[in-house]
Amino acid sequence: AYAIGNQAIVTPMLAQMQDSNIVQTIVDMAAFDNRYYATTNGANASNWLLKKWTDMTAGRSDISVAQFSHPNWGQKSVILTIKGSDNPAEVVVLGAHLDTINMNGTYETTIAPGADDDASGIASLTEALRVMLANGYKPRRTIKIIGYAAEEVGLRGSQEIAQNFKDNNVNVVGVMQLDMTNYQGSSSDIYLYTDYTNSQQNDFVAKLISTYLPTLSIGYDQCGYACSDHASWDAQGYPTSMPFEAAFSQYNPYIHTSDDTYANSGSQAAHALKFARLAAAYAVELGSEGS
Ligand SMILES: N[C@H](Cc1ccc(I)cc1)C(=O)NO
Ligand SMILES: [Zn+2]
Ligand SMILES: [Zn+2]
Repeated sequence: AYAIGNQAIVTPMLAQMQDSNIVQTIVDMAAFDNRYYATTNGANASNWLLKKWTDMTAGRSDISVAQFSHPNWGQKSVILTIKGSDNPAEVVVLGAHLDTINMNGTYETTIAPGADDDASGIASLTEALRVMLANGYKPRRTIKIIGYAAEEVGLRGSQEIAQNFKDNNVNVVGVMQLDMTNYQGSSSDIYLYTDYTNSQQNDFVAKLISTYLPTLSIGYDQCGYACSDHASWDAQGYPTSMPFEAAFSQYNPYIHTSDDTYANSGSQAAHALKFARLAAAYAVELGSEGS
């Protein structure tokens, strides 16, 4: 368990990853007035992500992309599935949320770009996906990449998905949540959160960083509450980790406002690239395990 032994696959992938691709995804998502769970823009943002991931994965018969409908609101979650080759019953989940919110209230045309919260997480995962595809990587376990709806209104999309997986006895061996990856508010590079997560998996994630991203420094912190979608999976007893952009007291001050823009993340994605690389290493190392 938690073996690191796929350097020949992972190391070249990490070298191919580019912040320019992450920038493009952030800018495209932030172009919606908002991505609120209950607006037309919010529903359209889900459809946009469905199309993006579908177009990227065309030609791979082992990959499917589908929306997960939530009965009580319009915005759908998006779930990409790479079916495992010989150990498909064991499932690795990587997630970020696609919705946004404005703290002053969010209506059809309210501006809530969510460049950092959480287009950065979707963009980091999308770049990890791109290099896995470019290298023709086929995992032994199933890998699911999820864009959650309705995180901002109580982790509601991930709660329904995690409950559904539990009800269907899905054997999720690990979950990584990326919520805010691009605002470098603190001195360390990656902060591993220790509440609502699994300490053994956190140790594995720290080892992935020291193995594959040895120049990066690691910090630890706590939210003190269920601060993102990993808590939905933790509540179902699945092991989770949440690598985060900064220490709790120093995260992006612009979130949940019209000022959560790419410019206010420093007009760069070098910070998000660290998380994209970590996500790729996590997906390949966990995904390559046989039964
Ligand atoms: N509450 C969270 C913001 C947030 C997420 C993680 C941490 I650590 C601190 C703060 C949110 O708005 N997620 O979308
Ligand atoms: Zn938020
Ligand atoms: Zn968020």
